[in-house]
Amino acid sequence: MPADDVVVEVEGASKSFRLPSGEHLRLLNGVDLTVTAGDSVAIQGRSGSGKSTLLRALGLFIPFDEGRHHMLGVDIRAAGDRRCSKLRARSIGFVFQDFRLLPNLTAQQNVEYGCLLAGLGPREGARAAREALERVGLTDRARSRPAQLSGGEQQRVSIARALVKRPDLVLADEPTGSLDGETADVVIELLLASVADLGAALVLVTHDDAVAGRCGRRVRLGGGTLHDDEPAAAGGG
Ligand SMILES: Nc1ncnc2c1ncn2[C@@H]1O[C@H](COP(=O)(O)OP(=O)(O)OP(=O)(O)O)[C@@H](O)[C@H]1O
Repeated sequence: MPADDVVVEVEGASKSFRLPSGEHLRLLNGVDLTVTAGDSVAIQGRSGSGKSTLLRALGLFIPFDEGRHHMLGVDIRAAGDRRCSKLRARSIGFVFQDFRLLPNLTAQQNVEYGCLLAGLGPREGARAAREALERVGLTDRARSRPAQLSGGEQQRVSIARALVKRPDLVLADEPTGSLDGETADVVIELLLASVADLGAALVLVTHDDAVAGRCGRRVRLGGGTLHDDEPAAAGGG
């Protein structure tokens, strides 16, 4: 029986793709992952190991082929598309390496758009968006468009957009991948603190050991499965 605060539970999950050659690529093969409220989990692994694919499955964009997948008590593999879309819109926030802000909208409007997707009304959405921008320290840039903001500021807007609906799960794919080291530090601290304030769970993919080291747990995807990351031995060897 899972504990009440389990957000995601994946057991023995697999995912294959058919390549243009007709061959099957079994990318995920027996993935086990339990994430509870308040967890922050960094997923690392070689390029092509399937990290983004795993994140897309956790984000309910693609289904696992086999195994158990529950989110907030919902059996995802048995749930229909509508239920999954609703769960995604209400309960999952996304942060991407390339920010994915709408270029013609201001920072405030981009965050309001996050509210609209989650089903908040316009007034409630506008208020929630103002508060979310304040939490990421961008009240004074609310009327700026993405092109008028630095990379770090754009990522802070995208964090506000992801968190404005108070999701249970935040998924971040290389959230600092487009930022310089100092900006990356500020952004990852903000992301971790914002998710912790909400009591949500964070799963992030990163190539950056420093970013992974700030998360509560590090796992490595290799050979289709997740392994707990071994801390590097002092002095090497
Ligand atoms: N829909 C698809 N059809 C066929 N192959 C796919 C599909 N989606 C992903 N793949 C393949 O799966 C492999 C893993 O991709 P994925 O993006 O998950 O890896 P990754 O670990 O996130 O890599 P990186 O660190 O380079 O971003 C790649 O070889 C990719 O081409």
